[in-house]
Amino acid sequence: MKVTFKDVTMSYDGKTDTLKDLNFTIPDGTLVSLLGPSGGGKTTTLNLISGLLAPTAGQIFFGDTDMTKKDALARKVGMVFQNYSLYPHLSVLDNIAFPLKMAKVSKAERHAKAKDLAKLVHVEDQLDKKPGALSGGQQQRVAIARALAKSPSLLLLDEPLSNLDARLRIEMREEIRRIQRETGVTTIFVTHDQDEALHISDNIMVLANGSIQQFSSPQTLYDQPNNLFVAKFIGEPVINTIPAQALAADLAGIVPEDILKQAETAGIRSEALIPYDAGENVLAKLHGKITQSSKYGREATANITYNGEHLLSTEMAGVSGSQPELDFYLTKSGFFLFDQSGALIFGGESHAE
Ligand SMILES: Nc1ncnc2c1ncn2[C@@H]1O[C@H](COP(=O)(O)OP(=O)(O)OP(=O)(O)O)[C@@H](O)[C@H]1O
Repeated sequence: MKVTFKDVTMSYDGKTDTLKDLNFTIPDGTLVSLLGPSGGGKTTTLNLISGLLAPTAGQIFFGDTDMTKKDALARKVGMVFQNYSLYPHLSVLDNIAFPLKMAKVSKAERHAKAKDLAKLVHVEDQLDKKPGALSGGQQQRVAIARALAKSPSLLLLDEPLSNLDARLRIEMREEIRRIQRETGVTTIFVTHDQDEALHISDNIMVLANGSIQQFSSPQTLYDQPNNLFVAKFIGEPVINTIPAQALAADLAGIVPEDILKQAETAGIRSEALIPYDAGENVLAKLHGKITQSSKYGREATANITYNGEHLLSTEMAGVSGSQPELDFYLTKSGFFLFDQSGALIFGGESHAE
């Protein structure tokens, strides 16, 4: 089911807007993550979609139908929370079948459906157990199956993996992706973990300070951040940010003068600083000093001092030898200039053409 927000504003106290003029469309059949720092408005947005909250202003559509005044029941959404909220005294089978029991579906029919869903989420061999006898990952699978029992219009997941350990989180995020693909149900997933969002989503909505910073594919968020906030929020290691002024001499004649004048901050991804001239993809030659480099397994980093600024490169560990001063190169991809307001004014899209 397609979801559209039209000029949606939400205020809890009638004074401050937790969400301001949200406009977006989540296409039918996609998996979208709501990603952002704590307090950014992710859960509020999810609760507006589910109908647990009503907006202060604006409209919410499911498909072409205005659902703004419809309650949670009428919206027929399936929800999964981080604490699973399974019924401890019911078996796995009865947990999954519970929403169908409430809907007065016959026992034979609801058990058949619950068994199908148990298969989908791979807990078909646990049907008689109580939730307490399951691992965290298995409990989350049961919670997902239960949320899917009534063939919901949408599947909403609020930080569903945050109670799981690191390995299980990775396994379960792949599982959620698989289940979403197999069922085709439009799924909205709240997380504050960028890695999770980047791996699982068709599109990511970055929410901060009550507004959408960017809503695009994971690759676009990384390659073409709209603003400094997104550039800093997405990517590991965190993007280098230095005053644009530090690069002014090296970029003169390369970046248009008016853009250089407006530029306040330069963003440089750690892989955009390389030790060799890569031809076409090189924007400028720089000169600096490697102050430290380290390598652990696949992780290699070099700390560089450049015009009094510190930069981190993942491409230059081990190239300094006995001459730490060296020329190195700044690539076009992974280099951005932002103005005083943080808006992107150079890089990203302009290089993609
Ligand atoms: N019931 C409420 N009453 C008043 N203010 C609230 C309520 N729920 C959330 N807020 C405020 O709304 C803002 C957004 O909260 P929300 O829970 O949507 O953010 P979030 O991005 O989901 O954060 P987190 O990752 O910490 O869950 C916060 O400033 C929060 O304090």
